[in-house]
Amino acid sequence: MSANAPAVVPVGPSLSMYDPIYLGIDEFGEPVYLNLVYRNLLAGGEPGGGKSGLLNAVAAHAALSVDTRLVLLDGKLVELGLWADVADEFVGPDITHALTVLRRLQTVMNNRYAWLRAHGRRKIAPGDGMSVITAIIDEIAFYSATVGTKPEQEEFVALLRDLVARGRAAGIPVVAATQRPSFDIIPTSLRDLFGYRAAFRCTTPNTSNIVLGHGWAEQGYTATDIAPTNQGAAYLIAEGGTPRRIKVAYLSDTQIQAIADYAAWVRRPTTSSRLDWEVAG
Ligand SMILES: Nc1ncnc2c1ncn2[C@@H]1O[C@H](COP(=O)(O)OP(=O)(O)OP(=O)(O)O)[C@@H](O)[C@H]1O
Repeated sequence: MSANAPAVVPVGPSLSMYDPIYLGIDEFGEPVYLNLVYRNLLAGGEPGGGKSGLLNAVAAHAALSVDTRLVLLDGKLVELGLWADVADEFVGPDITHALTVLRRLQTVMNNRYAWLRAHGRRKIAPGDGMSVITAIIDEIAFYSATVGTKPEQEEFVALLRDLVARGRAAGIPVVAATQRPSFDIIPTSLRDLFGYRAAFRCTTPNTSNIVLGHGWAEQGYTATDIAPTNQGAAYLIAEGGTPRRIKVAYLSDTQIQAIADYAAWVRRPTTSSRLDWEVAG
């Protein structure tokens, strides 16, 4: 680069949220990928089973995808906290903040549907000039059943359900985890809106079924057979498919920090974007 070149670091091709997301391997050692953008992903299982590992794998891909904005809700602060600097919004244990952010997402979604309708289209596609907005929530029950008043929790559930139901075509996929896979937290009607579902170790066949879908345990696919020491192992089911045993590729804190730092650098405001802003302002 010459001394007079603009202060924009050329970077190699980055990822896109429209690319398959690498999750880990299956029981045959084959790589497992996920096409998340027009779907949603639900992860459920007992505490310590490795759900956050899965969420971090998706967050890493999203962080490295310059066509993607990240919205993170993390009641524990530490599960997704390392991505806070690359997220447009990072919500901690604050239901008021969570509701404000979900309402904004709903407005963006409604605007995108109005745009789609005006253009005679059914879903956002690459090249439309609209970022994918990846919303990641750890843990659903924290906002829907633990903090806040009953009306606030109900509004959270209603907003989440709307986002999961309508967000996909608008380029707003949702990834959500819960360590309480029960009918009150994940009613069937909500569960079925998630095109991908991952059951980490569960204590009963019933809780495994709540994540994967009714009847899978009876057919031999139950996350109760995952050993407690086999963290990161899960059954992953895709809409219309059969559960597949996977092991999530685990990112250590150091690796996440390195990826998040790189992603923050790639995403930093560049000279040209600063000028655009100055002209616009
Ligand atoms: N894919 C994996 N490979 C190896 N070890 C893993 C994997 N996933 C998780 N672990 C180990 O298990 C621990 C707990 O994992 P994690 O925090 O992801 O569980 P969790 O299901 O999100 O728990 P919680 O419900 O409490 O949030 C990690 O700190 C790590 O040591």
